[in-house]
Amino acid sequence: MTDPVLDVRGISKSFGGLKASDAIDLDLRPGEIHALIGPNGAGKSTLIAQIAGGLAPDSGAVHFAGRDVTALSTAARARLGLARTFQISMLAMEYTVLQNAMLGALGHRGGVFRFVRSVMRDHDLVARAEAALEQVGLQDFRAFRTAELSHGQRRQLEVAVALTLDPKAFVMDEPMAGLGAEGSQQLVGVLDRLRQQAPILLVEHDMDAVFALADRISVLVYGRIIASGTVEDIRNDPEVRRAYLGEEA
Ligand SMILES: Nc1ncnc2c1ncn2[C@@H]1O[C@H](COP(=O)(O)OP(=O)(O)OP(=O)(O)O)[C@@H](O)[C@H]1O
Repeated sequence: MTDPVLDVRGISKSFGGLKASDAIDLDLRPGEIHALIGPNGAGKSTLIAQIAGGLAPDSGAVHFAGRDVTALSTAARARLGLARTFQISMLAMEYTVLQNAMLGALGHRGGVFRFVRSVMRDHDLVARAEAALEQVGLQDFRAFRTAELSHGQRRQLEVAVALTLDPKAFVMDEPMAGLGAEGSQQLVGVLDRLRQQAPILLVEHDMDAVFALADRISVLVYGRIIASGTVEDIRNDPEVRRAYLGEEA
């Protein structure tokens, strides 16, 4: 089997007496979408924060792209190619779609907007940004102000911004949240194609999207992974049905 791009081993994290992560093992392999689901308060955000670097685990390790990154900052992990999207929108609403993608290609966040004019003359950046827009289906919107985009298109643009940095893996935090049926459907299409470029760890409550996209699903309940498997495995797992899908076993 191919080596995982992201490998979480024995991660534990307590807040006082509460075990928010309880010896969690999780990995992400090339080409896949691995969905992480679980009820509110299960510990998804806590786990993602430890993967992205915002929170240090009490024990356990995170390996990314062949390195132990447990002690590295969020920025250092991002530079290694770990792209985290959707928690906070990074888009500049008054700039065009293309300008936002180009700012992503610059590899900077914030504080660079005054350079936009000179950046616009950089052909390599333009090409990179345009390729990313094409990948998410926004090529015809390049000259639109970002504020004019629908909610769903802004999510697609956030993916494009992340793509300009050539990520090795995505960690996505509820990308479908707040989208209507059409927006969700479009984003599902984008993510479906994206997995070939970089695998995605997808935290998502929208089960239609999860079932449509996931190669594997892991179910987190009270800080523990109670089941991990294919869509079919998870749908038919009695413990999952009881603990998460809200059905009688
Ligand atoms: N900084 C903190 N201090 C104390 N308790 C915390 C802290 N962060 C999270 N918790 C607790 O840890 C548990 C897991 O929370 P977490 O936010 O990771 O769950 P979640 O699965 O992301 O939930 P949701 O789906 O609602 O976002 C909860 O009981 C939460 O109250």
